[in-house]
Amino acid sequence: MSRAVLSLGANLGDRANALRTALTALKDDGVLVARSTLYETPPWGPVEQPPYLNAIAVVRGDRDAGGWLARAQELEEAAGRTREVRWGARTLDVDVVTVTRDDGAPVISDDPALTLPHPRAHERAFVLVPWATLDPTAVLPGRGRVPDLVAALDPADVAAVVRWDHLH
Ligand SMILES: Nc1ncnc2c1ncn2[C@@H]1O[C@H](COP(=O)(O)OP(=O)(O)OP(=O)(O)O)[C@@H](O)[C@H]1O
Ligand SMILES: Nc1nc2c(c(=O)[nH]1)N=C(CO)CN2
Repeated sequence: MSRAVLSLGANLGDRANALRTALTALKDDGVLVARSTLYETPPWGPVEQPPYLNAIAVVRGDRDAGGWLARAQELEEAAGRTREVRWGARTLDVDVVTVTRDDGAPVISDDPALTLPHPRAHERAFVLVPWATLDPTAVLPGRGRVPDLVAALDPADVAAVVRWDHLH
């Protein structure tokens, strides 16, 4: 058994449907512990593309880190994700942010096929803001407390992450 924090993002097609379908699938798996609301976020990175909807899911179940990545990739494929440009637009992207064993130890890996914690999570407002709101006690191993990482971001980047559900 382990616990994982997953980051879900979509910026093509029916974005909310893609996120809700993936979250429902995790619930149906019996692994969903908690999920954030949906947030609209400006695209991060060098590629010009439409805004994203993002969410965070906390899951716990009988999988190891590779098992969570495999499930994440199945969810992407179920949403019709095609492989395109790195950091480019997609119907659904599911990243594994952290994995924690039941004894509390974080899984640390520099394998390019599964790097943990996710090497760019600490600089992504679209990950940190929903995560800190969902779990103010969360820690990103090697980086610190998630609310402190939010406080270290550019305030304009934090303000640009906007709750979406209650607007729609
Ligand atoms: N923590 C991780 N979560 C998800 N995929 C990972 C992780 N670490 C490494 N990978 C690898 O990254 C590849 C996914 O690349 P992808 O094209 O989705 O990157 P991206 O989502 O554009 O960029 P980013 O990883 O910065 O979010 C996968 O094939 C996977 O093996
Ligand atoms: N706001 C936001 N920007 C991104 C996202 C994402 O999920 N949200 N995913 C990306 C894929 O690497 C690249 N940029």
